[in-house]
Amino acid sequence: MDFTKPETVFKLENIRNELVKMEDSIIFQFIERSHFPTNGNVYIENNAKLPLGDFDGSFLDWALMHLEVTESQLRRFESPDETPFFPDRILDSILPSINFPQILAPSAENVNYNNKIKGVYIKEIVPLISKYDGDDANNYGSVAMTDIQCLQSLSRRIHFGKFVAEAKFRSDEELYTKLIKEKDIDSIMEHITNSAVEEKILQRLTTKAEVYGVDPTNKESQRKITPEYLVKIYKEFVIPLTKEVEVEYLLRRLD
Ligand SMILES: O=C(O)C(=O)C[C@]1(C(=O)O)C=C[C@@H](O)C=C1
Repeated sequence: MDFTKPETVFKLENIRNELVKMEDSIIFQFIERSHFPTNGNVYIENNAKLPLGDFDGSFLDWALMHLEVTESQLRRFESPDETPFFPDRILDSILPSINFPQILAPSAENVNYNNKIKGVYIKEIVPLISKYDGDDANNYGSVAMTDIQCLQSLSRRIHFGKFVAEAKFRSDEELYTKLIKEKDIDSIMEHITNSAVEEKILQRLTTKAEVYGVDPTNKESQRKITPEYLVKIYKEFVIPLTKEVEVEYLLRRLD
């Protein structure tokens, strides 16, 4: 898949292959996060234990915002598959623009689920993947950095729903145009859903977690990520959020 060649992007098969590759990044980033406790202090906004001058937010927000400012100057958010958590704070790139062809509808950049993704990650995912529920002040920086890796991978995966939705729209423009004009959210959701594909993803994740989640030379060692939790995270959060992105993108597709 090459964003400078739109014809490679609109093939559902290519998009699904990218989603499969992203599973590995997400699993390995979860494994990195599993070395640390929950460290709730990192997520508390304006936390007296972690003073950040006049910054309004959590330590994680502060680190993520500063990283995004730097990454924006390195052209990260010009790529159509990257969505910033702080769209109001990012800067122009120092590198010359690549001028990607217009692949998605112009309203695509307004579909930004990152606040929701961050909320779900902190509340639902961190407790499942952390080593234990507790605090380790010596690792606040490491935790924030691994959280950022997890969040950026989840964000890319979930916002890939825009490409899936565009491919599906192009495969049956007449049907989707009708449903979009009628704002028939339930029918759009029904048409973008492919339960067999979802089932296959969950089965593959079970196998991957069984293999990647434990030291292969010591099967008795502690599991870093369990199939049960990985499947739960995909089934309850990752896939439903991807579908929400698909529906919202389609609702704005004709704007
Ligand atoms: O592959 C698709 O068709 C998608 O829409 C992506 C996805 C997913 O999140 O993985 C979402 C909805 C479908 O039911 C199946 C899978």
